[in-house]
Order: sequence, then structure tokens, then C-alpha cells
Amino acid sequence: MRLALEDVGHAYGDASLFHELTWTFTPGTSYAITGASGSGKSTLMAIISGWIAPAEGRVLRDEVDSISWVFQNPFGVPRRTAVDHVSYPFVARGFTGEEADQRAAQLLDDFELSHVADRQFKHLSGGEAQRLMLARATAVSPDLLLVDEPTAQLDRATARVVNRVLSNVVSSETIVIVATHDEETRDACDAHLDLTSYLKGN
Ligand SMILES: Nc1ncnc2c1ncn2[C@@H]1O[C@H](COP(=O)(O)OP(=O)(O)OP(=O)(O)O)[C@@H](O)[C@H]1O
Repeated sequence: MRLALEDVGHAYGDASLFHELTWTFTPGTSYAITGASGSGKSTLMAIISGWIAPAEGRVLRDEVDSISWVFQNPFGVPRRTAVDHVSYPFVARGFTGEEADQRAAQLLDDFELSHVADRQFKHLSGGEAQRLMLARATAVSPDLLLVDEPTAQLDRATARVVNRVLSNVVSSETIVIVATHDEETRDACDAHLDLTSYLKGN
């Protein structure tokens, strides 16, 4: 798998965001994208995923076959239990029901969610719901996982639990990219891409 940016830049009309951004993303690594509000973090994630084409440069994307997103507002199936949210992706990947249940139970444990396994999604707290979205993304096992501001809606203590489990989403086959304002989220990632360094004029 290969994912890289070559001299990528973007602007909306006359409003230039970043430019001359060259970067290689390696499987098994998590990357924090930081920068001021409006610097283009979400735009860069959309470019990396292929949702939008960059105004300048190009994205090299070889064998990146599956892409998952975790958004800042967790969305699950309101009446479905937490454990079902993580066991279904394993069933979809071809595991038997029993194997899927075992793996789902392990994942809930990894994400500090065992105590809410049988609770419906609509009854989870914000931090639990966000951790469940990360656990579900892990169960899907995408080549590329894009996480947009995972702690933006959470209080400090709850954000800390999310940051603590963030490293659990990184497997040797997955590239994880997290847009964040949160310094603790940034520090929980393996590498750091600061968009401030790529503003026009720098
Ligand atoms: N489709 C669009 N058309 C025009 N301008 C846009 C569009 N999408 C985003 N922008 C503008 O581009 C700038 C960068 O937006 P973006 O959402 O990528 O920044 P961000 O760094 O993720 O911001 P935040 O941290 O506040 O979420 C903002 O000023 C935004 O208003």
C-alpha cells in the first residue's frame, strides 16, 4: 500500500490554504494533522481520501482499497447495542458468529467499553459513543482510517480516555490520520503534520 502527497496545495477561490505539502504516510503509523481553525485540516483529509481533488500537486494512492471515517459527532444505530456495533463488521468480514462475538468482546475491552456492551447506542455518553466509533472502525480494519476531531465535543476527562485508547486503532496494515486541535490527541499519535508550516508565505 502506498499513500503520499506530492507538492499538494489547495485554495477555495482566492483563499489559499496550504501549499507545497509533500508527505508519505506509512501503514502501522498514526498521524496528527494540526493547525489553526480554518487552516484546512478537514480539507486535507478530504483530499487524502479522494473526496476532493487538490488544486495543486497530486495524491499517490496505491492499494488503498478501503477507507473509513470517524467524525466528531459519533453516529451509530440508536437502538443497537454497543457490542452489536463492533461484532457486525467482523461478521461482514466473514468471521463466524462465535468468532465475531469473541473479537467484539476483546475490542470493547481494549476501548474500555466492556461495562456498556449491552447498552443501546442512544444511551451511551459522548465519550463512550466516540470510543465505540473508534472500536467499530478498528473492527472494519480499513487500509486508511480518517478521524476528524475525536475529542472536540468532549470534556477534558472524557477526552483523556479517548486519547488513551486512540493507539488501539493502529494495526500494522492501517494508516490512521487524525485532525485535531487537542495537544493530548496530537501527542497520542506517532507523527505530527503541522499545517502551519505549509501556509502560503512560509
Ligand atoms: N467548499 C468550500 N468552499 C469554500 N470555502 C470552504 C469550503 N470548505 C471549507 N472552506 C473554507 O476553507 C477553510 C478551511 O476549512 P477546513 O474545514 O478545511 O478547516 P479546518 O482546519 O478543518 O477548520 P476547523 O479546525 O475549524 O474545523 C475555512 O475558512 C472554510 O470556511
